[in-house]
Amino acid sequence: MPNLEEILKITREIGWGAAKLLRSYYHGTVEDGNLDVQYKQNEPVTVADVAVSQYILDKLQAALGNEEFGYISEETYKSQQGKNPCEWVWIIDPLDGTRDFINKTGEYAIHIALVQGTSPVLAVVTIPEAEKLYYATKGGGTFVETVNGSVPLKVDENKPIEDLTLVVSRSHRNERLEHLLKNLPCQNQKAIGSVGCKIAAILEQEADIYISLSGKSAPKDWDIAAPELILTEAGGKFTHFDGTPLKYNTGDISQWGGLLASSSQHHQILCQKSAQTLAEFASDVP
Ligand SMILES: Nc1ncnc2c1ncn2[C@@H]1O[C@H](COP(=O)(O)O)[C@@H](OP(=O)(O)O)[C@H]1O
Ligand SMILES: [Mg+2]
Repeated sequence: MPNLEEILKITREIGWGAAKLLRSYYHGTVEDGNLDVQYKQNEPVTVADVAVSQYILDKLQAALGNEEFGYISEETYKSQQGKNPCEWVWIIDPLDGTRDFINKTGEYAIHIALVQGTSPVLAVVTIPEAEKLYYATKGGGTFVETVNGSVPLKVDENKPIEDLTLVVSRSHRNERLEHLLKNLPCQNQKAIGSVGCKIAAILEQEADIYISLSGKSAPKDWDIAAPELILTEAGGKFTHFDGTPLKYNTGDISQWGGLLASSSQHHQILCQKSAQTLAEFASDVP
C-alpha cells in the first residue's frame, strides 16, 4: 500500500479535478447543463452529484485498486449491514450542499475521507467557488491550498464564549434545534450551506461552532468524516454532546443525535449546555 503522503497527493489532485467538473455544472459550461434535479428521501440529487461521484470513484480506484480499500460514496451507497466492514474505506460526498448548489449560493463542497477502522486518517474538503482545498492527515495538521500554494491552519481559541458565532444549516432545522440555539450563551448566528463550508468557516475564523441535531433524518458519514478531520487537525473538536468521538463505517451510515464542532476552548461547556437544554426541552413536551 502507498504511504499516506502519496495517497494525499493523489487525493488532492482528484479534489481539484472534481472541483473543476462540479464548477462546469454550476456555471453551466458543461455540454447539456440541465441539472435534472430528483429527490431521494427528500434530499435533492442532480446529474452533477452523480457525475462527480463517478469521477472520484474512477480516479481513486484507478490509482489505489479495490483490494485494500472499500469505497462508500453518497451516490452509490448500498447498506453494508451484515457484511464485514473493510479496514480501510473511502467515504465520499461528491457534492455536499446540493440544495445550495441548486439555489446558487456558492456554498457547496466536495468531501473525500479515508477512514481506518472507524476514524478518519486523511481528508480533503474542496470548496470550488472559493478555489480552496483543505487537507489533513491524522497527526499531520491541516492545510489550505490555493493557486498560491499551501499554508497551515489553526483555529482561533481565544474568544469569550459570548462572542462566539454559530454556523447553522439553512434547510435542516427543527423545533428542538431552534430551542437549543436560543438557549446557548452565544447568540451570533450565520447560515451557511454544506457541512464542509461550515467547518471551513470555522477554519477561516469566520465562525466558531457548528451544531448538528438529527430529527427524522440524520446527516450521514460522508457529510461529517472529512470535515471532522480538517477541523480536529487544526486544533478544533468535533464530538457527540456527551463528549464521545464520532465513528464511521460502523454498519449504520447515519450520524444520529447531537454533534458539536467547535474551535475547542469552550467545547466541553457548550456540549454540556446543549445536552442539558435538550433534556429540559424533552421533559417540557407533554
Ligand atoms: N438532519 C439531517 N438529515 C439529513 N441530512 C442532513 C441533516 N443535516 C445535514 N444533512 C446533510 O448535510 C449536508 C449539509 O446540509 P445543510 O446545508 O443543511 O447543513 C447535506 O448533504 P447533501 O447536500 O450532500 O445531501 C444534508 O443532506
Ligand atoms: Mg452531504
